Amino acid sequence: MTAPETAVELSGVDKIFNQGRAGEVTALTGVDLSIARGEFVALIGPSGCGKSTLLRLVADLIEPSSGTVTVAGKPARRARLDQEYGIAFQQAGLFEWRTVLRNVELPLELRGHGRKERRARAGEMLELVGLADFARHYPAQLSGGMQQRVAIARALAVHPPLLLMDEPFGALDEMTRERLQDELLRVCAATRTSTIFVTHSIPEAVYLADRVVVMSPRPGRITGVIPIELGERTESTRQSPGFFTGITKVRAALRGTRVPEETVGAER
Ligand SMILES: Nc1ncnc2c1ncn2[C@@H]1O[C@H](COP(=O)(O)OP(=O)(O)OP(=O)(O)O)[C@@H](O)[C@H]1O
Repeated sequence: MTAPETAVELSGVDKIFNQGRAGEVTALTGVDLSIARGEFVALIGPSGCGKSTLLRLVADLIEPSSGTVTVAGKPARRARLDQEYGIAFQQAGLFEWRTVLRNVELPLELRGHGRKERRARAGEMLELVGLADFARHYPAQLSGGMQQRVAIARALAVHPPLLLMDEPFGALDEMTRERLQDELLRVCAATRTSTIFVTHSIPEAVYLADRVVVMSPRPGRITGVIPIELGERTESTRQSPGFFTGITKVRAALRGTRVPEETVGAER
């Protein structure tokens, strides 16, 4: 069976917390978003605009109040049961008493994979994020950036078609963050993973994404979608005119200024 070309589809999605009760909050309203297989989408917007809520809906950690969420062509619930996605959040969330290798093995263990296969797959993932030499270490022996890489390796260990990331690099210094951005892009390209990546950083969104989805709060909704066509990211990408144009456009969209239609990076 071939995998569906659409990785994620949100259609007419509203999310109201505490509906009909005190403290009712409309976290999301009228959200339509379609993400293609292998596409990298960054979600950006001010605090409280519903970015995490959107991610949690896709992960089926919460249910929409109305509308539908489809992942890999199936209802979000089915996709969760089939482990169609991996999750990495700001806190790496590693188990301190397990070695790095055994942390990465965990989702495979939960899926019932045999020991030999788990070892091989986890080793391969650690290789991918450049941590093969740290397999026997414990999380406390690693830096914050290394722990994040372990979390990414763990999220990718089941070879999920979709990766959900909520500010995974938020707590890291700028240099580590830029290195991990490159590693993430390399890993996603190598594994053809689709990604939804929540960030507060405009340059990070522009550098990583094929499309930047801009959201605004009260009620949370999508107010702009900016395609980024910077081609393969290299050393010079962060200094390129297209990169700065992208940043300007995302900033304008966040401020609610109208964004010209043409694609970022296409002008030269
Ligand atoms: N479990 C919940 N119960 C009630 N309200 C909630 C719940 N989760 C989120 N909200 C509300 O929904 C809105 C969107 O929250 P969400 O965490 O999705 O925003 P966000 O864009 O991710 O914010 P941040 O950038 O600060 O992480 C906020 O007003 C928040 O208070």
